[in-house]
Amino acid sequence: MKMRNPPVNSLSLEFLTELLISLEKLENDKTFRGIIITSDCPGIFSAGLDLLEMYGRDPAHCAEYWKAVQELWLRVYLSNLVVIGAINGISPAGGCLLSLSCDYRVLANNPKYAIGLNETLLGIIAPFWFKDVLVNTIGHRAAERALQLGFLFPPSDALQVGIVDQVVPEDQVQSTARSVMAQWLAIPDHARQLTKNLVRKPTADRLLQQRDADIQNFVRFISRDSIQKSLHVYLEKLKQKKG
Ligand SMILES: CCCCC/C=C\C/C=C\C/C=C/C(=O)SCCNC(=O)CCNC(=O)[C@H](O)C(C)(C)COP(=O)(O)OP(=O)(O)OC[C@H]1O[C@@H](n2cnc3c(N)ncnc32)[C@H](O)[C@@H]1OP(=O)(O)O
Repeated sequence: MKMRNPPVNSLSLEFLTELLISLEKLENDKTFRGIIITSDCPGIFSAGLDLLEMYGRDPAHCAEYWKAVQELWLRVYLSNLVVIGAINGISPAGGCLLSLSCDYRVLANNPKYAIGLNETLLGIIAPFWFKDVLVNTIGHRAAERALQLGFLFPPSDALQVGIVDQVVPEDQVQSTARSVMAQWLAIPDHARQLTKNLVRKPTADRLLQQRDADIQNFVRFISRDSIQKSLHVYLEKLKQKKG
């Protein structure tokens, strides 16, 4: 699955909906046993959640958006398919969550391709289920530092901390992802799927048990004047970077 939402594969409501529909189709087609998620935008896996879906929007829109974010995460995280991330670009915040929700992550060895939950740098916070997935992946201590400081790990650090499973030369990302897929597909589906569910269900259940409350918390938080100001400043910084 090649993500194509130029210029930066930001996860807008429309793009999330497209991804959800595509995933659902693949899940329902029994001829598919695995997917490799990668990007069609040069140098960018995904710029994460679309800031314009959270900035200057009314509460109803923010609630609809957050529901779609939850939905995509649950679908990828709990997918019965083998999901491999072929991460061929930078993947901050929501892009990192998407990567972390794969069963295996292969990152291209380019110092620009940083990965991490950088929410604090935007003046916002990573929701508890983003945090849970990071803690599950790199452990409590590494996650508490990474989250507070908004670390974006370059490939060598990403491998060391375990946020990705493999770092390979850029031209080998897709072929490596395909070899990894072959290894994973050698395992009988039912045994692998039940095991995946056993490991991941408690984390997903934490959100499933309070989805509506999570939406309300998000809407309340994102609608605060101080948070809207932080988003404004961050968006202005992105604009000014262009010069
Ligand atoms: C108590 C209860 C709490 C509940 C929880 C509450 C809140 C938390 C909520 C959400 C969590 C947030 C998750 C996220 O994912 S936030 C997004 C994080 N993403 C980033 O920080 C990346 C920002 N982008 C960049 O750093 C760069 O754009 C890039 C990806 C490195 C690419 O750089 P490049 O130089 O190639 O491109 P530009 O910077 O010029 O960008 C082109 C164009 O795209 C716009 N853009 C970039 N990123 C985003 C984005 N994430 N959303 C929307 N738009 C984006 C950028 O502004 C440019 O637009 P322009 O119009 O100027 O062309």
